[in-house]
Amino acid sequence: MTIRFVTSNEGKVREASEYLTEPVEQVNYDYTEIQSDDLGDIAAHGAREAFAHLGGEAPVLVDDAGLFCDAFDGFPGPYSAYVQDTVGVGGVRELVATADDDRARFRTVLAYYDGDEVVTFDGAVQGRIVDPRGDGGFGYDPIFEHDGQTLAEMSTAEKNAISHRGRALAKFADWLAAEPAERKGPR
Ligand SMILES: O=c1nc[nH]c2c1ncn2[C@H]1C[C@H](O)[C@@H](COP(=O)(O)OP(=O)(O)OP(=O)(O)O)O1
Repeated sequence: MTIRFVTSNEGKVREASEYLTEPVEQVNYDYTEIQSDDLGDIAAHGAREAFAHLGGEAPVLVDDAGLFCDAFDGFPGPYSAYVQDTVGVGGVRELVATADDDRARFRTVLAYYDGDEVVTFDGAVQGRIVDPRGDGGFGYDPIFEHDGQTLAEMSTAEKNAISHRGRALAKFADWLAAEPAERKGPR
């Protein structure tokens, strides 16, 4: 069955479409992002609300992601979209350059809901905040370096192989492939 990926972010859809065998359709619906430190809570709440609002039978998928900088105890974390829109990716790079710790981690939680129960899948990748390099990807990809390459210097497949979203998609794909009776959540 087609999975309705509820997001305004085409980059997320590109990565999910490349990973999953099921067809993925992008649906633009601005679900409420609840205020929480927990990406899983935000994504699960969004998936329930989107499914109820959109109607129909097809399952929905919501992805809530964030960049967590060690120097600032995880900032911007769940507020990464707001921070990208305000201080910008360059602003985050400058901010981290003022600290003596450039380590960061990208995290994402996928929430899948088919009207039965919400199931969540998380993924994380470790990296460093660097001066921007590369034209691929989206968002913070140019300033997030993993193993010597920024995420923006990688192809979609290369990014999926190591990224937060790729790891979450791998868990999700395994779960989807399992017999429904064996499915259990959350992950
Ligand atoms: O793989 C990624 N590589 C680089 N940057 C990324 C990635 N994944 C999310 N991002 C950015 C986009 C946004 O600034 C924030 C997450 O915000 P987040 O609310 O999850 O996404 P969003 O507002 O772009 O789209 P939507 O909520 O419609 O799915 O981190």
